[in-house]
Amino acid sequence: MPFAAALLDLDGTLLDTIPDLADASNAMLAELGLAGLPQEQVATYVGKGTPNLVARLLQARDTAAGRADPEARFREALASFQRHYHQCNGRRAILYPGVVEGLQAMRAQGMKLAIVTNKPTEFTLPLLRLKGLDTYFDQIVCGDTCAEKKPHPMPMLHACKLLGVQAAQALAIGDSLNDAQAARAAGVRVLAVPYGYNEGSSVHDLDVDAIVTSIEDAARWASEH
Ligand SMILES: O=C(O)COP(=O)(O)O
Ligand SMILES: [Mg+2]
Repeated sequence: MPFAAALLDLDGTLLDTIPDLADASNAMLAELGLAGLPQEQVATYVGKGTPNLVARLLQARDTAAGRADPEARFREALASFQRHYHQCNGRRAILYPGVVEGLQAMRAQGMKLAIVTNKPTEFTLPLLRLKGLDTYFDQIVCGDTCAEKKPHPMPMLHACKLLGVQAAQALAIGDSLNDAQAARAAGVRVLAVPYGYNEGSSVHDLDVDAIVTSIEDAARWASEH
């Protein structure tokens, strides 16, 4: 039976968002009086959502022992990151090659399309609009849509329900262990792209059905399975 739907990850799969995420990260660190981090290091902290990214940035830089109120420090850092990311979100982000072709091909194959991202809604919707991707998707599930984020299966299952398809008829496409684990736990088949951010690990170690070179290649794989 052909796939009825594709569940697409956003950061590291459709868009290279690291330049903007690194700019916002370093603006936040500077505001807190902390040294910046190279883009490649920030990339290894992306994948489990914005609060997790901020917590890892603080862990890397905010070593002041015995800080009186670490919770207040975290809230300050998160608010600063959010303010800066709203300013630079989409400014330097670029579409990976084959994304538009792949989305068009999947639509032409009759597949429904959903975004399943850990990025919060407040950043996801303007980013999709800015990059001209908003018209391709029937549903958008963000990091704050469900009670749990990927690697929990809940966002994948929620997307299937919104699309009106069974998990077994859906195909997830992502760049990280968060996508692979969420899909496996949801009973959704899953492809990985090798060009994204897998928290610093190789995609070749992921439990996925195949590694594809692009979204266009994923559309081809879907039409053949
Ligand atoms: O916001 C993140 O941490 C990652 O987002 P993604 O799920 O689209 O890769
Ligand atoms: Mg990703």
